[in-house]
Amino acid sequence: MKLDDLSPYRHAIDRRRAEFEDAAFEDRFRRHLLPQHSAQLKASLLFAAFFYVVFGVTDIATLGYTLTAWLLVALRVLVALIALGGHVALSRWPESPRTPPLAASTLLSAALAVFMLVAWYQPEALAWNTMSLALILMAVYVNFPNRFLYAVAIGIVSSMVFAAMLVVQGLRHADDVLTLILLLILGNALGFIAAKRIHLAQREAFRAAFMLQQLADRDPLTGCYNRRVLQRGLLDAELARCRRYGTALSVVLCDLDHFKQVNDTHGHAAGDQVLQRFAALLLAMTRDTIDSVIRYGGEEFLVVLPQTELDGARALAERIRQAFAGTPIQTGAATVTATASFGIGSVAIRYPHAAPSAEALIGCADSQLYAVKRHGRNAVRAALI
Ligand SMILES: Nc1nc2c(ncn2[C@@H]2O[C@H](COP(=O)(O)OP(=O)(O)OP(=O)(O)O)[C@@H](O)[C@H]2O)c(=O)[nH]1
Repeated sequence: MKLDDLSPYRHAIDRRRAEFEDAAFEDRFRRHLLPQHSAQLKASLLFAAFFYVVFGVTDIATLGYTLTAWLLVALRVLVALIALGGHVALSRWPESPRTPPLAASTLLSAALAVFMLVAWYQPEALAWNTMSLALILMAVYVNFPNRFLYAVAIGIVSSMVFAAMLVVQGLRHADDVLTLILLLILGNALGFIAAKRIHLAQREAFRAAFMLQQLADRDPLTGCYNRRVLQRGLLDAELARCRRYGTALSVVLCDLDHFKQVNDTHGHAAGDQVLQRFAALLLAMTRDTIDSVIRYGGEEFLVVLPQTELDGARALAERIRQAFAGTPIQTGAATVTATASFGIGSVAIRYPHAAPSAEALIGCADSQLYAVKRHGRNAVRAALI
C-alpha cells in the first residue's frame, strides 16, 4: 500500500453512481461488505421465492383453473427456482463480489418480467397490481443489495413497461391512469432517494474507518506502516499463507549507514529528509497492495515480500541500494549522499507446515544485516532460514 492511500482524490465518491471513483477502492469496499450483503441477499431471495409462488393463488382466484392461470403459476415457480439458483451461487462463490449484484439483478429482472405478464392477463386488477409494483420497487431499490445503477435501471425500465401497459389497457379511464403512473413515479423517487442515501452512507462510513485505520497504522514522517501492523500479525498472516500453500516469502531489513553522522553534520531536519527519501524509494520500488514497508526502528525499515524467493529479494534490495546510493539528496543548503545496508531472510518454497516463526525470520534477516554492517556497509546479504 502506497502513500497516496491517504490522498482525498483516491477515495472520492462519484455521487451520481454512488460508488467510489477508484475502481480498486470500490472493489475493496464491496469485498468488505460481501459477507453482510450475501447474508442479506440470501434471506431476500428465499423471501422472494416463497411469496412469488404463494401469490400464484391470486392468479387462480382471478383467472380460475384456466391454462393461462397455470402458465402464470409455472412462471412464478420458474422465478422461485431462479431465486434459489442465486442462493446456491452465493453459497458456492462466497468470495466473488460480482455474485450478489448478478444474483439480485437476474432475479429481479425475471420476477418483474413475469409480473408484467401476470398484470397483462388481469386487466381489471391493474390498480392493485400498480400498488404491488410500487411496493416491489422498494425491494428493488432497498431490500436486495445491488449496485445502485443496476437498481435504478431495473426500477425505471420495469415502471416504464408497466406504465405503457396501463396506457394501452386503461385508456377509458385516463384520470386513473394518470394517478397510477404518478404512484409509480413516487415509488421510484422514494426508492431512488433511499437507495442513494444508503449507498453513500455506507461508503462514507467505510472511508472514515479506512482513513482512521491508515492513520493509526502509518508512521507520520515516512508514510510507511509502523510496528503496530506487525504486532497485529501482518507477518504471521503471510507466514500462515506460506505454511498453507507452500509458497516463498522474504523479508528485507534495511538500515541507513552512519545515520548519526548525517544528523550530526547536516542537522535533524536534513536527517528527516533523508529518511523520507529512503522510505519513498522503498514504497515506489515494491509492489502496491502485495508488499509491505514497515518503519521498524528510527532508521531501520522492514520490507515484507510475499511469494518472493531469495534471489528475487536480493535483486530487489540491490536495485534499491544502488538507487539510494546513486542519488544525492538535496536537503535545504546541503546535498547529502547516503547509503544503506540490507539483510534478507527467506523462506523457500517448501512443503506446508515448514515456515518458521515471524521472530525467527526477522532474526535471520537481522543477522545478515549485522554481517553487512561488520563488513563495511552499503551491501546486501541474504540467507535461507
Ligand atoms: N533525523 C532523524 N534521526 C533519527 C530518527 N530516528 C532515529 N534517528 C537517529 O538515527 C541515528 C541512529 O544511529 P545509530 O544507531 O548509531 O546508527 P548509525 O549511525 O546509522 O550507524 P550504523 O547503523 O552502524 O551504520 C541516531 O542518531 C538517531 O537519533 C528520525 O526520525 N529522524
